[in-house]
Amino acid sequence: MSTTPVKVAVTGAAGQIGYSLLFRIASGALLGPDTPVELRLLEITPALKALEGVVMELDDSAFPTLAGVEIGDDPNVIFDGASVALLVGARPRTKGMERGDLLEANGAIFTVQGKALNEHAADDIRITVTGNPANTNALIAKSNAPDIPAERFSALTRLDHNRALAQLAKRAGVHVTDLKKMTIWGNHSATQYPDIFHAEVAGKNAAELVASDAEGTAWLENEFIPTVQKRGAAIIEARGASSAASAAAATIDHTRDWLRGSADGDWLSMAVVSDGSYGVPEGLISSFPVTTKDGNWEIVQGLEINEFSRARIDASTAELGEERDAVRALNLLG
Ligand SMILES: NC(=O)C1=CN([C@@H]2O[C@H](COP(=O)(O)OP(=O)(O)OC[C@H]3O[C@@H](n4cnc5c(N)ncnc54)[C@H](O)[C@@H]3O)[C@@H](O)[C@H]2O)C=CC1
Ligand SMILES: O=C([O-])CC(=O)C(=O)O
Repeated sequence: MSTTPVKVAVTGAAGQIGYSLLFRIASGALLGPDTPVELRLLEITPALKALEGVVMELDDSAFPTLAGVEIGDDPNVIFDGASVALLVGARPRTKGMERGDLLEANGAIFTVQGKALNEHAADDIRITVTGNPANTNALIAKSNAPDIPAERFSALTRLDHNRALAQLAKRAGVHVTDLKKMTIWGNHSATQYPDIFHAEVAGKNAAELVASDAEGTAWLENEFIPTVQKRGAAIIEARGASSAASAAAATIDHTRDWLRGSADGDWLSMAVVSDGSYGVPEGLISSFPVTTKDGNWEIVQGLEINEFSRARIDASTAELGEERDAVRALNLLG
């Protein structure tokens, strides 16, 4: 085992996702079994007592890879020296709140955290935003961290990607490991577009396979796409609380694959800063098909986008543009 622990900061650490995420990071699921990790956990002041309880449980788990835990309510302290920051903590929408109110409440969190990362994070920092609205929160954090390269910021659409894999595997009667090249485009919201036109089922094109069955095209449009888009709401309806363990698992998958690389012949979905690829306006944090290697990502190039996909990608990126304009009007973009 190497000796210097990697500092991993997690915000919203006493929340539901945190309760699942911290134990997986501490057990080596993020950085592997040979890398000691120091957890640096941020919470709001009233949640620190609950967080102390979680730390007691981390202690009681006696994880061989957990080298230390620091907790606090000051991002300037908690982000100090962090190489990975998982920004999970966010203000959820409550009764009577409009979308604009949510953007403003979270804007206050992500401006402060962007600035603190800019000042205190390690030079090799990689940032994953899970807290909603994830894409626009990542944009706010990035805009308030001018010294951190833009490509170090990302937002989570891996849960959507994994949900899409699960739905397609069920339909095709295969295991998720038989699937490759799934893509989520756009925003982590109900406008996102899960695209199977480039996906493969055991080496065969997924869209062609689906269309070969009489009801396949209707399934794609009326079942698959809306099921993936609305899965978050369906979980809330069934569980009485939003996805937590699956969101934690996806946060690990996303960040682990970013650091350690995507599999040969496959790609991942990550929301990253657009360079204008596929007509997505430059500067938006939008989900794309990406390959990753050694902490870097590249948008997969050269995919043919048919009319069906074009309209859906455009709708989701238009929503991202509206969110950007709303937070710009609130002076949250640095
Ligand atoms: N991108 C994705 O795929 C998904 C995103 N989410 C989002 O993740 C976020 C967290 O979800 P849960 O853990 O279920 O929520 P939760 O409400 O259980 O936990 C959030 C925690 O964040 C903390 N927090 C609030 N402001 C903070 C700040 N300024 N600094 C540090 N901590 C702060 C709260 O005290 C709370 O403990 C929500 O925004 C949720 O909508 C949830 C599922 C999937
Ligand atoms: O829908 C929500 O509020 C939580 C979420 O982002 C998801 O489960 O995808």
